Amino acid sequence: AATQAVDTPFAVHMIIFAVAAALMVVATLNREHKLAVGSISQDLTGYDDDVIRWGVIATTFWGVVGLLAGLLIASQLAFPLLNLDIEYTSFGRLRPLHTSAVIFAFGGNALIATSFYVVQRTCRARLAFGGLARFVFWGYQLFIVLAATGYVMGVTAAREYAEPEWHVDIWLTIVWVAYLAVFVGTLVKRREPHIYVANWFYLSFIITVAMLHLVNNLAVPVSMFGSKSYSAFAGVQDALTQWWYGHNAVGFFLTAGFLAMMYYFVPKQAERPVYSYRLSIMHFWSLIFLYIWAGPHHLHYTALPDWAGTLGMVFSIMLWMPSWGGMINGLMTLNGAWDKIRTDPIIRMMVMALAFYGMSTFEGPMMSIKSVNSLSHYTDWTIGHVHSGALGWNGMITFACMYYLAPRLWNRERLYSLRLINWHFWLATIGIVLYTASMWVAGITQGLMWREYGADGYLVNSFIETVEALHPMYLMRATGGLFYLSGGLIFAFNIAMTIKGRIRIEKPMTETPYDAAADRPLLAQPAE
Ligand code: HEM
Ligand code: HEM
Ligand SMILES: [Cu+2]
Repeated sequence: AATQAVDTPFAVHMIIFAVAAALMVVATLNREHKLAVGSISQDLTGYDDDVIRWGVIATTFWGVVGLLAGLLIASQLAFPLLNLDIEYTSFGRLRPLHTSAVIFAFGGNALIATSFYVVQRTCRARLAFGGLARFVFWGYQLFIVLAATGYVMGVTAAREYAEPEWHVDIWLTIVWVAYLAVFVGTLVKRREPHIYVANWFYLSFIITVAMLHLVNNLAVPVSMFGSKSYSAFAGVQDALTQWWYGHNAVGFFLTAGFLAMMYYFVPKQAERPVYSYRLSIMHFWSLIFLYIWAGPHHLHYTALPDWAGTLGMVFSIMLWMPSWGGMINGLMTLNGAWDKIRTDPIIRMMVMALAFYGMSTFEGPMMSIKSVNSLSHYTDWTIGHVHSGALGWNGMITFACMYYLAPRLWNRERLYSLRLINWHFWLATIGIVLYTASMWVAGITQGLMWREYGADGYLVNSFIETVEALHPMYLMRATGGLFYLSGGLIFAFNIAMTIKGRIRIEKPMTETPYDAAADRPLLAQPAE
């Protein structure tokens, strides 16, 4: 295919495919050999955790890459000079690199790794189709590399969060079907009769993403040996398909999958059962039923029929209930263990994640109301909303789960350092506050300036004046990104040291004795 290619990016991609295939042959032969001579030792746990260990490393690695890309594009918006006047480093190409790196590479690897961990533990079964699970992991990394190199070379299907072209989409479809097979296969051979609710969320995430991916990417390639294709839909139908996809990518990739993480890891870390199992089931069915209808809220005030926008708005507002039901279920799991927020930095991170989940799912329904959206749409308010969900909810819960997994997967006594988690927590929190606060101000400034009319009936501000007004806010956002990235680097260091088996000598964070008397000095000490 590389020799027949009609464009260079397609040729590059086919060469990457060929190299990956060659590596896979070598790795497979190597593994067969090791299996034959018996030099591969079984996990002591009886579970198949290789892929999960790789997943933790991949999540950490892509997390740092994605945050770096975020900081870079944030800096480009503040200082356009940083585009360097080179096509490969321009904002337009690096933006999808950022969004895909954080959502699909960082978030996706976290979802795959945790789902394989959780499904084995809750089903008391070894992962089904071990070889296929390894294919899922490496195939998914290949997808990421193909997507990223494609963006930089200017290949795009021009669909947000689904920018890869048709040949990369087909590859992802194959990987995803394998993922479904491993997950469902493990469920089928479970030795535990009940299917724990986290698995329901994971399963809905895998199935719905498959459906979204297939429909949204229906396209006709211009040539079998070229990267360009045209969407099967046209006009407003195309737009609605895109946002049916985009919205439910948020709903099922960034929400349902991460809720699955919450339902397993929060109770585990808190050493408490889920607050209400009944609520978790109501939460599940109402969330998946409502989410799928809300996509049109991305297309208010466009060529979309008004009734469709109203439908999206109504379902968005209803969505507030299951969202907060889920948040409450997670938070209340700490009932009777609230002191852990003070003593356990992992719990503190989880609580922060849930708080931001609650905030972004309050803000979202509000923004879906047409009159609010007429101010917020197209502005940085949307960007602020995105990152309160992404940094606060997805980021924080992922970090917490990785901190939970690392010592267990590498059989370490504990993490390298709990105090560093505390540093990570505060750096990330300050980063989020700077990010979201600056974007609220930027977004509302923008929205108000755009709609300001003078007495003469003309717009008061030219577009460039609204851009100039945002410069201080863009600086603040980039500073927030720097904070968040610094936390991310500390996270990567902590995980790396844990894998190496190091333990930092430090004052303990857990087991802090609770000194009730110290909390009530006036009662404890007799008056003089
Ligand atoms: C260091 C931290 C981060 C920084 C500085 C950052 C910065 C940015 C910037 C500058 C944009 C483009 C905004 C625009 O076009 O006006 C953006 C978009 C985006 N980022 Fe981030 N980001 C960070 C982390 C993350 C994370 C962790 C996620 C997801 C888990 C994420 C998800 C997104 C998404 C989905 C968009 C597209 C938003 C839209 O189109 O409405 N970002 N980011
Ligand atoms: C009840 C839950 C939610 C509702 C109803 C909701 C609603 C909305 C609305 C109305 C917009 C603005 C559309 C526009 O004006 O263009 C939006 C944008 C967005 N939201 Fe949410 N949101 C919710 C939760 C979340 C969460 C938890 C996340 C992330 C983890 C998230 C990620 C995004 C992204 C990435 C966009 C930007 C899409 C784009 O234009 O590129 N949302 N959401
Ligand atoms: Cu949406």
